[in-house]
Amino acid sequence: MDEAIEQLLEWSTSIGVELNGIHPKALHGRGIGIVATRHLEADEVILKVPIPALRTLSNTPKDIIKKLSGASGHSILAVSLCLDDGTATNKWTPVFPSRQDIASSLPICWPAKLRSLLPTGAKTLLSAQQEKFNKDWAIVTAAYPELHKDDYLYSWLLINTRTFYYTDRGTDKLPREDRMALQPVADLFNHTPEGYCVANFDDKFFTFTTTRTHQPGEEVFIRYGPHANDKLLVEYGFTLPSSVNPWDETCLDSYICPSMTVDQRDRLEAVGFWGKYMLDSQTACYRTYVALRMLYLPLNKWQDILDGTRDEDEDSHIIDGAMLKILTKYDSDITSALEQLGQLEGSSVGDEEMRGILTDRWLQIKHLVAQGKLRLQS
Ligand SMILES: C[S@@+](CC[C@H](N)C(=O)[O-])C[C@H]1O[C@@H](n2cnc3c(N)ncnc32)[C@H](O)[C@@H]1O
Repeated sequence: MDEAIEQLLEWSTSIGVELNGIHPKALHGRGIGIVATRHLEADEVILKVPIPALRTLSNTPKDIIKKLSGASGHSILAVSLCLDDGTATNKWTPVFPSRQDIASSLPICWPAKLRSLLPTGAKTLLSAQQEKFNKDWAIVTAAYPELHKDDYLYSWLLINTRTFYYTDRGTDKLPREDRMALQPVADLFNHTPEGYCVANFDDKFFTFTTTRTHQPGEEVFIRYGPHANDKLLVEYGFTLPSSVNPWDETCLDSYICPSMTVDQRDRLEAVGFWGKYMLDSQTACYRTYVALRMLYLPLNKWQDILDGTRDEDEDSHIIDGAMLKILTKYDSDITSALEQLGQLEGSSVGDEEMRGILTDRWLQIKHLVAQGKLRLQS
């Protein structure tokens, strides 16, 4: 890998990429990342990538764009990567994660049994991702019947996990999600929720700047977004310990929605409070409380609290009791999911990495639920 990194740097320097006080390095459990090679101050520009070095829709071969008329920007970049004979990227792609890395880490590639053991929030994200992929693939396979689905999926996932939001005159009319760009070296930054470098672009460069000091050897991160672990898992193939990810949360829909009558659901939908009931490390969201009040209070009280004419604390003992029951049931379901995963240990269902990632995710959720229960019991 060291040789591939050196070749990437030699090539990227030749096309104008400037590194300042940083170097890519293979890191345990995180593929390649970027580390400081000296003390870095806050507000230092550590990487500049010239705009022509980016792979965007604007410099994708026109014949591909023409053949894929109506396809998403994501799928056009993926096809272009798939069809690349290496002339543009032969110094770049050797540092990409292997097919095996991608297949082990991203749930879309996991066997159905493991996907069925994902938490609800991750399942919802995964089915949206699968739908997006299927839609893209239908257009791509019609235009390029010779492409293999597995090759395309690999490229599609590389684009999904490695691109930056970027817009220029060629893409500024496109929907936001189509304004994607792959950029060498910058695609090696790993994600952290806090203490990250910021990325900006103008018409000449993509520029990465520190926001705090770094010691020599310390990893330098960017932030992919304020993402909970279900999102990081489905879109990027990793999760962070609960203590490190303040954005983590878990979805309570499967414990609340099925108990609603059609009328209750209609009423919640009418006020925009149907579904997306989330629990984070501090509290359950406001939506959750609106839904629980619908389930456990008379309708007039529910309406009064919503209108602000009744103090919500008056009924908090009922709602807290209901919440505790939900979290207790969730906790026992987590234990059973972990037991099922334990029984798969050493089996041929998926590989150790997949099962490990999934186990970690359930343990993080167990922690969120335990914190929630503790708050209610104290
Ligand atoms: C933009 S790439 C970053 C470079 C990547 N590590 C590599 O080797 O090419 C995004 C991928 O890096 C990995 N990654 C990013 N941040 C991570 C983190 N904090 N912990 C573990 N893996 C991370 C995930 O596999 C993710 O899909």
